[in-house]
Amino acid sequence: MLEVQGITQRFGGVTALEDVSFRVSEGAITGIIGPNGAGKTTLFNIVTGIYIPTSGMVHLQGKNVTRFAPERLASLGMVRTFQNIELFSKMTVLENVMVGLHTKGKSGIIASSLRLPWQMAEERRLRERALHWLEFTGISDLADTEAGNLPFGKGRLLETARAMALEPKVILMDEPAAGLNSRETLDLARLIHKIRESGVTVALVEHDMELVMDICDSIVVLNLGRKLAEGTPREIQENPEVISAYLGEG
Ligand SMILES: Nc1ncnc2c1ncn2[C@@H]1O[C@H](COP(=O)(O)OP(=O)(O)OP(=O)(O)O)[C@@H](O)[C@H]1O
Repeated sequence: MLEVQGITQRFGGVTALEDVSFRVSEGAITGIIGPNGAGKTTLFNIVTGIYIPTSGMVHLQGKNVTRFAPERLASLGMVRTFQNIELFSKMTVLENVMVGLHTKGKSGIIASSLRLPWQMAEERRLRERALHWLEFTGISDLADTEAGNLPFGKGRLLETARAMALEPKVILMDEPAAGLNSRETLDLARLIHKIRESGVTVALVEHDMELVMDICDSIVVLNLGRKLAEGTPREIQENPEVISAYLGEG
């Protein structure tokens, strides 16, 4: 589904990634882990079109998407969530999801404010779609709350709802558990399973090792810009090189 081949990324004299290759299989949950500075964020930014790599390629469903911008990747079915949640704080929870849907609908947000009958019908349709994704992520009771007033954990669910509303084939999540308490992390694990069950492939960069080991089918370990290991959670946990990379960290 998603294939990363021989990615190298240099920033001036710093080599953030060196010849990294791996695949994200369709229908799987893939985790990307590694000690601080391993290159996870850089890799994520390359895959999601924020950086163009120094060399190497990214293929999405067989198509070379290496130089594609994030919007173009989204239209091909690849969406992402951010480590620092990016919401419209003055809009309601429902409106935050609807804004994303407007780009998919017939009328733009300005045209729809004219409130012609067909536009109102479309508005209703978008509202229903948006509500569906709030229900999916378990925050429909907060539909009318201003996004800026949401507790952090709910904000993360809203961001996930907004990404899912684009009906992606693959969702990339940047440290989804960062800042969540243990209860919220459990809910997140359930939600990620639910996303996968709905037929969407999931890839995530994550520091929470318990979560990664619990939910991932496959794990890619980066260390000092190189791929150190790739395998099932069990294989990774038993890999001596992985153990020493993590022990060496502190
Ligand atoms: N824009 C940049 N300019 C220069 N160096 C960078 C840039 N971005 C990342 N680096 C360097 O690349 C290396 C990998 O950084 P990256 O942020 O990708 O690691 P990470 O695994 O995401 O780390 P963390 O877990 O701490 O977020 C580091 O040595 C970092 O200093």
